[in-house]
Amino acid sequence: MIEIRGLTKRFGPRAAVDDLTFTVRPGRVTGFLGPNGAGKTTTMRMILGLDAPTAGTATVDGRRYVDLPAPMRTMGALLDARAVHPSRTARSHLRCLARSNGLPDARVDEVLHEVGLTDVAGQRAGRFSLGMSQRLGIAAALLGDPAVLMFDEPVNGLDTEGIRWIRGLMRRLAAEGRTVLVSSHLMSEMALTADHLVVIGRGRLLADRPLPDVVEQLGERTVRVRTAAAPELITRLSADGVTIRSDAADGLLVTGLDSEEIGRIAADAGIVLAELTPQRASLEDVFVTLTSDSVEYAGGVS
Ligand SMILES: Nc1ncnc2c1ncn2[C@@H]1O[C@H](COP(=O)(O)OP(=O)(O)OP(=O)(O)O)[C@@H](O)[C@H]1O
Repeated sequence: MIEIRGLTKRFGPRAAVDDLTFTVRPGRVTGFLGPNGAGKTTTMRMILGLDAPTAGTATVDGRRYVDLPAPMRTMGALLDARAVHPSRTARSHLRCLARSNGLPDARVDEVLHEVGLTDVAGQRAGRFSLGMSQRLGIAAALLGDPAVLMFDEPVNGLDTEGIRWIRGLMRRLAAEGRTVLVSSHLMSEMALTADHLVVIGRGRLLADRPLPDVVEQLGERTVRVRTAAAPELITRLSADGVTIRSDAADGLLVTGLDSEEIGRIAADAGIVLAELTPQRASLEDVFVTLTSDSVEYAGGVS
């Protein structure tokens, strides 16, 4: 379990992470989402003790990472896949890590196999593609067989097969009962991988809830209605908190009333409806709505 309490990091006058509080629980994939510059990497660096918080705490299984007696056995992390000595082979890189953490050499071949790098284990890491480097970074994170795992944008640089593999790995690690925190700036990616979402913008917490609830509770609920008596229906539906727009195909998009209420109002007025369809906001729509005030640079969200 990872517990973040009032975590704050200032760089000069600016808060990169601003009073964040959330808990990452075992047995599920928690997506850590935010636009570029939202503070995800800074938060993860503080969890690992690489940056000191200005205020607040980040603990892993109740202790600060730096106070863990066997850190790699408790928590594995992938932050910067390129942070490997370029002239070391993949195997020697992992062996060094294993030895300095009191882990058996046999684990090295196991994790190389697990991430699909066995055939290139003798090659220099400096020659690896970004995708191969990501796999090596993940192998390092898995080395101590930790119950807590944290990955910063792990699908960056991976091809379609690699992305699918990462998704499967995250799901499996969570199914084994581990705590999995994975960051991304892509809602579409998280929609396929995460069970739970922690969304931040400009360092602040915007949402912390199960993935389906994010759409259910935050998605603007719109109902599409078509009728030959549109002007009359608009008059009947108009009320405080109700918005009605026309769409390109002769329909009306109504927010603020659910389909049952609209159907009842239309029936009471004797208005025949040709269509009455609840519209689901996509996860991407919800993400844009959530973070629209907190995007650091306009156009920076992809
Ligand atoms: N060492 C530093 N010195 C000054 N500012 C920093 C430093 N590290 C991060 N920042 C700033 O803190 C903010 C948050 O950055 P961070 O890298 O944590 O965001 P992020 O959500 O991980 O974004 P990205 O997806 O682009 O990596 C940004 O405005 C960034 O410029």
